[in-house]
Amino acid sequence: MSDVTVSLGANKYGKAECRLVKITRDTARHEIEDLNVTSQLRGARLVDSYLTGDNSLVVATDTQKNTVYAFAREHGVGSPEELLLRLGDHFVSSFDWIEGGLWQAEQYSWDRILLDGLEHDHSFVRKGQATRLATVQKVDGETHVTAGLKDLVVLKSTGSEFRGFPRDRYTTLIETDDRILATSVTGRWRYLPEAVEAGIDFNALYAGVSEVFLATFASVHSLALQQTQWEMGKAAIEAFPEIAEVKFAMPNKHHFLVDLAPYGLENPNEVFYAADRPYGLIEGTIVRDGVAAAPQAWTDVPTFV
Ligand SMILES: O=c1[nH]c(=O)c2[nH]c(=O)[nH]c2[nH]1
Repeated sequence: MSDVTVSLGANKYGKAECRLVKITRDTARHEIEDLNVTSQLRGARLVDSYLTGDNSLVVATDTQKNTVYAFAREHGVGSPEELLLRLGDHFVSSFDWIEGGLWQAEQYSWDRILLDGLEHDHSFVRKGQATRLATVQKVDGETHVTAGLKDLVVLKSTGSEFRGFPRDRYTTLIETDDRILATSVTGRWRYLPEAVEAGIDFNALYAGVSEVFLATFASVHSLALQQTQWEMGKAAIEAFPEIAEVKFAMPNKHHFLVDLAPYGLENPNEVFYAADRPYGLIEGTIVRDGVAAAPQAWTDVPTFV
């Protein structure tokens, strides 16, 4: 007989990636909300579903999925954060053994197709810009809301340098005072619990933070992607009192100047090779001074740092 013993560690379960498209069609001018929603539940008493296959407390993942669609019909979406808060409250209040969970959403944006210069009522084209992110975390009786974005691809063709780094026998990188800076921003920010309690216009905040990120990227003269990232997070926290902290992951999408000398040509920062890998990976958290840290808000949230 083996004397090895094992026990069950952290767990949660639910339905991942419920693709939800909600059309609001009260008038001829339709509205579209396009989301990818994941619902997962936690609770100490769920342990038996893992250990013995006792399903008596398992709110089926199929039920969780159905609830997502039913809630879209019954309550609308409004914002991904509000949808997730409704789902979280529902599961925790309807089933007394469900202690918490993690609800996540991505939202894809659409523009109206222009027809003869006019916005079409019910034909849309997917926006190439960022995917919106939202999470609601319920843990230990507390509710945490984060918002964010991913795949916000930005580039500046000047106004970026990288100099002054240490050199050793393996360093070949040439210092530059004029390079391309490009990245695909993943950023998530946590709302102060008291601001969530008081009521947040999540859609307005999302638009505002996205705008601040872009404006800061454009206006800051970059000494390194690290410094640009810091300035972006700092600007968002300064602009919006609802935000407690911002986390970023930014790949440095390197653009290497192509040597055109073999063809008898100069290359005054005009022709670049856009490498896809390897890439620098710059991650950081920017925190408002004086706010309580909330590591639980980030449990199992797929990010970084
Ligand atoms: O903005 C940058 N940060 C770095 O840390 C780094 N390292 C590197 O090789 N290039 C760059 N660029």
